[in-house]
Amino acid sequence: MFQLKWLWHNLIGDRVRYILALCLSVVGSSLTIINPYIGQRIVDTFIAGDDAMQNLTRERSLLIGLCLGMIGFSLLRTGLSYFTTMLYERASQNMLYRVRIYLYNKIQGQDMHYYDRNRTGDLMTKMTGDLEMVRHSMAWIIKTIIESLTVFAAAVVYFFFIDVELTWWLLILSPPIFIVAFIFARRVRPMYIDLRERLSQLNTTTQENIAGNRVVKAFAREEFEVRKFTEKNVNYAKANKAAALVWLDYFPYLETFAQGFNVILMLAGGLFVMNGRITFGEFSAFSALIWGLSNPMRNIGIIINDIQRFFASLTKIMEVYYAHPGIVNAHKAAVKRRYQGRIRFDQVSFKYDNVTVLEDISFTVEPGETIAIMGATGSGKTTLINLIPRFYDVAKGRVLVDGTDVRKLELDELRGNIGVATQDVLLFSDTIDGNIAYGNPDLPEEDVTKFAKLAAADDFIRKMPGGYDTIVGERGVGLSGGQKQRIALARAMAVQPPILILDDTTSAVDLETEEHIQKSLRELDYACTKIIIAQRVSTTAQADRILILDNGRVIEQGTHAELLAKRGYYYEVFMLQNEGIGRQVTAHGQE
Ligand SMILES: Nc1ncnc2c1ncn2[C@@H]1O[C@H](COP(=O)(O)OP(=O)(O)OP(=O)(O)O)[C@@H](O)[C@H]1O
Repeated sequence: MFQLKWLWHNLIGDRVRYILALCLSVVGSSLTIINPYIGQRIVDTFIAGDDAMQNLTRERSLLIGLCLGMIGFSLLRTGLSYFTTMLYERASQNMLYRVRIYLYNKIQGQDMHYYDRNRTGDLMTKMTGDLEMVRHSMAWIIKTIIESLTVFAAAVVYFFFIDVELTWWLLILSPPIFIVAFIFARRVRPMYIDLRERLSQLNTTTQENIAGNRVVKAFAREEFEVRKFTEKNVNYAKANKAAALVWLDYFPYLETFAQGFNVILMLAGGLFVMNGRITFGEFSAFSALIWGLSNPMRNIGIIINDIQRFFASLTKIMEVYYAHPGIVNAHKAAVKRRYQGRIRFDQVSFKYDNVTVLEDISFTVEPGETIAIMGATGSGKTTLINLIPRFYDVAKGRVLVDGTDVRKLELDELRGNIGVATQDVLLFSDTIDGNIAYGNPDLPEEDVTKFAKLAAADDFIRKMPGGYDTIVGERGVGLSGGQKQRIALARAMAVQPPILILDDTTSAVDLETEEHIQKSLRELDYACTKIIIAQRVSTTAQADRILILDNGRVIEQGTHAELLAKRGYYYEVFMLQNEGIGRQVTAHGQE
């Protein structure tokens, strides 16, 4: 089976340990027949046999030896069990550790399409609950199965040695038990797949709620969120109960069959003792070992439940394990070249699934030039800039950097040449210093300060209690929108890339601060091509060229003066922002 092959593959490095654990499980479980055997000897020789009384006096040393043997084997089994459990734990923990790192790298290496399709809560479930379920199965469920089967087999073999007919009478119960267990397994499997899905929904809801707690509070939607969560929680609990209740449908049959072992032993075994076919000692051995037949039958439901969970989790993990990103870093560039920064879009079209978002875009940016992109919301500005670092691949046409199609460049080299400040600013829970130096960890402290100054962030950082060592909360909690934008800008500039992409990075800062930032960008002390998405004419005015996007197409292109002269979209925006185009606001606040 493919899943088992996968497990075997990932046990590499611990295979010997795991196989040893399996072997010791078999040995340890086989030893369970020793004590019943010793018990049988004691009963037949010293308690119920014809010469029992004489033997008690004559063979005292044998009795002591047998008793000590019993104690010795019990200790041996306990010691073996301890050692075996350690081996299972170590092998499964090591495997978990390796697979977790592999999956983490795999998730890191996925392209944007993957993140568009996969929910964070679901990925978190895979990285935590599902992995732990698989580990638990390797360390516990497989162990339980092996031990149950071995005890069952050892008991049956031992019983056959004592009396074949009585053993067959007992085994008559096994086929119906297996049939019931098989029907149960088939019924419960889809329920566990569904259960796993509901757990993922519950985690997704929790994660979204925590991440978006400020929005929830701002809209006073706590009750709604609690209801939403309760609904998912109820769904999960219902699915859990439903799966557990299915077991109850089958449990009476299995328990009855399991009890049947004792009844048959009492009836047939008792009869056989009375007619002298088996001895008291042999009967006591049957009694002492009958649990070896009935317990696996009793546990079969729990084992099947756990196996179904195990396969449901394993399948989810394997989805991540075998997910192949469309955009890959084929081989890491040994020497990372510094690009000149020439960018060309050559008849580029782009689609999200089947929806065309960019169409026939062509323009060129020369090294060192600044190009501004403006357009209505949803016109495709962010999508356009996402094609340069190859966050997505074009549907048609080519994006070229320094004359080479980005699909032919080494991804790590390409991205290493681009500094991006995204529209949705995300800062890590780290110091401000650590956040600014994120893309360039070797950045000297004075340079961190230099870039913070260029991004007009130095003043407010110094006023913070810990200055540059202030820890900002998750996603930059504790900073204003404009402050976060300025740190993100400093972080992008600090890479000193030949291509700098700024997606609406100054939208939340005041005009005076923005003027300072514009000046800094113009005076950067390294050669740099800048692509700036902006809505303010004050930002775009100084650009070498401005592109106006509308519905995924470039509808205007030129300098500030050229576009004003055209009297199109740009002119209208300019008038709106500068003149108010003569709109009158009445005393009631209406136009
Ligand atoms: N990951 C995605 N999957 C599917 N559609 C998307 C995705 N991202 C954006 N879109 C769609 O693509 C279109 C362009 O989005 P884009 O973010 O590029 O616009 P934008 O001009 O940057 O907008 P804004 O100024 O509001 O940031 C929009 O219609 C949007 O709904």
